[in-house]
Amino acid sequence: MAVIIPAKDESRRIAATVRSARAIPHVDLVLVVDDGSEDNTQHVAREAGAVVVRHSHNRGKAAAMETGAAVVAMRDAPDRPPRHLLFVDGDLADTAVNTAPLVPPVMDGIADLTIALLPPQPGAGGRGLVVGAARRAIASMTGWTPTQPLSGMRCLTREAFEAATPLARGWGVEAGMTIDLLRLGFRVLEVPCELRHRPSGTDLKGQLHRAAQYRDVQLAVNARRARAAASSVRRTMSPDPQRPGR
Ligand SMILES: O=c1ccn([C@@H]2O[C@H](COP(=O)(O)OP(=O)(O)O)[C@@H](O)[C@H]2O)c(=O)[nH]1
Ligand SMILES: O=C(O)[C@@H](COP(=O)(O)O)O[C@H]1O[C@H](CO)[C@@H](O)[C@H](O)[C@H]1O
Repeated sequence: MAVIIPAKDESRRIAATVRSARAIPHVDLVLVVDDGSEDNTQHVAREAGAVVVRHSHNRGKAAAMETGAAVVAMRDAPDRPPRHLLFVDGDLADTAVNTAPLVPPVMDGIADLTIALLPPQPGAGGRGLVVGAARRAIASMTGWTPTQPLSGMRCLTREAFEAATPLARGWGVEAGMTIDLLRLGFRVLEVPCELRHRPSGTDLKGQLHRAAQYRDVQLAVNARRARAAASSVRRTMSPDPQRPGR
């Protein structure tokens, strides 16, 4: 099991997050992808015991996740099954170890993707607009209604990760991944985890973050709707000659 931590300017919390992640049972690699930080995230993460790679410029969370998965694949042993991947945000600090309940359902083959359900976060200023839009879009495209559609703490098999790539850009990554995997028949499970992250407040920074989340979720969903429509047109134009009655 590899933990992948996408991190942009997380120098205040990354050491605690890395140390805590290293304590998760079955984890033998903690990889931080420094996504073009302007602070010393990379050095602090390395000192805390992580393997660190770095984007020379900021490319967004989804790109950091793809880089992380590619680096883990390079470090997988050729004669052993590929590691499962556990994505953990860099701001969880000491609570990162509490993503541990995401691991057993994937290791035991009960789920292909597990998603953390977080308790209410003190100081969170969201009004549920982005969360609600993402939830409805996932429900309409898959028939499954997630409780926390934007939750970024996720554990999945290598096979599921490959099926979900290329990932939706930026903050659309979670909604896009859930839609893609469910539509391909992978099994998804939400698991409660006692996590604390740095919530977005009601200040300008928080509202700008939500606006970017909303934009990226809409882009991810629209691309998937377009793809689904195109494949249904293709099916209509070239019906399967083997189908009975034709
Ligand atoms: O361009 C970015 C922005 C964020 N992050 C990382 O992605 C994770 C989730 O970001 P954040 O906590 O700001 O978002 P939230 O989960 O609160 O929506 C954190 O580890 C960030 O450091 C990143 O790698 N690249
Ligand atoms: O920024 C926030 O407060 C929300 C998104 O804004 P809304 O509450 O939908 O207006 O998203 C955050 O909270 C979610 C849980 O409710 C988390 O799943 C998201 O990761 C987090 O960004």
